[in-house]
Amino acid sequence: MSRNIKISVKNLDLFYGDFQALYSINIDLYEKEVTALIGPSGCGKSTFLRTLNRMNDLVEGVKINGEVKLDGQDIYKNIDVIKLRKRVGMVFQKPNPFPMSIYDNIAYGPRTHGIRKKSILDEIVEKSLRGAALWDEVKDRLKTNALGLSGGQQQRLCIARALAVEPEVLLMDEPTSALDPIATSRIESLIEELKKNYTIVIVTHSMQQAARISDKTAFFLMGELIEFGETSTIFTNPKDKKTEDYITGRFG
Ligand SMILES: Nc1ncnc2c1ncn2[C@@H]1O[C@H](COP(=O)(O)OP(=O)(O)OP(=O)(O)O)[C@@H](O)[C@H]1O
Repeated sequence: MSRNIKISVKNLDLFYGDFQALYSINIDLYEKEVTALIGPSGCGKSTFLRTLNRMNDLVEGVKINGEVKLDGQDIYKNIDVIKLRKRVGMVFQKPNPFPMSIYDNIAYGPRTHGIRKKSILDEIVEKSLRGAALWDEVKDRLKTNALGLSGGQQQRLCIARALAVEPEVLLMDEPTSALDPIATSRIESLIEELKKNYTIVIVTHSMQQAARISDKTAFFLMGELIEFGETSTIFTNPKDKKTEDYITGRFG
């Protein structure tokens, strides 16, 4: 099936001060697909992920050249970063619920965007928790502190929190690396489900995970995008020797 390009990246360089972390990255990310970013530690996966909703802007001394377009609009030019982050949500490696109730965690974003009416917030909370496959487990304890949830539940809560502001793209930075295999498998099924409605970009250290859940895979090495394509091709018939060495476990 041919899909639309959701995010288009052209000649993207990123510098932390004098250190260049990304070299001329060119990649198109397609709507309602899961794109996995793989590569050895320090190759720039997280850095690249964070360029997609301008999270690197928060780091001092960062310089970016090139272009990142979301639905054709350059996100580094004349754009409201708050609105951008509403459209491009993020889930981090370590679940990071706010120290408040489950309900308030989810309602936080919508409230920030001006929604005050309780009936609407109730609806958003339920819809988001259902979307993150957590509703049934927490519906009777919405007013209890989110920090009392298990790690896997906390991560689904963070996904629900991201969904609550109705994003179009979800960025996930190793979302299962702090979770046990059962919780990991639940998040993976959830990602399968979420891609029906969202464009997903996920950093993962697990090649098995990339192979299981992604449509496309991008292999990074020392700040360069070495190869990008259909996940099945990358894992069975990579074009570049370096990709082959990595996926067969010869380095990294
Ligand atoms: N805030 C920062 N300031 C300076 N250098 C940084 C910063 N963040 C990352 N780097 C450097 O940029 C390079 C890429 O880091 P990044 O975290 O993007 O890699 P990664 O592939 O996600 O690694 P990992 O898999 O270990 O998380 C590394 O050399 C790292 O040390």
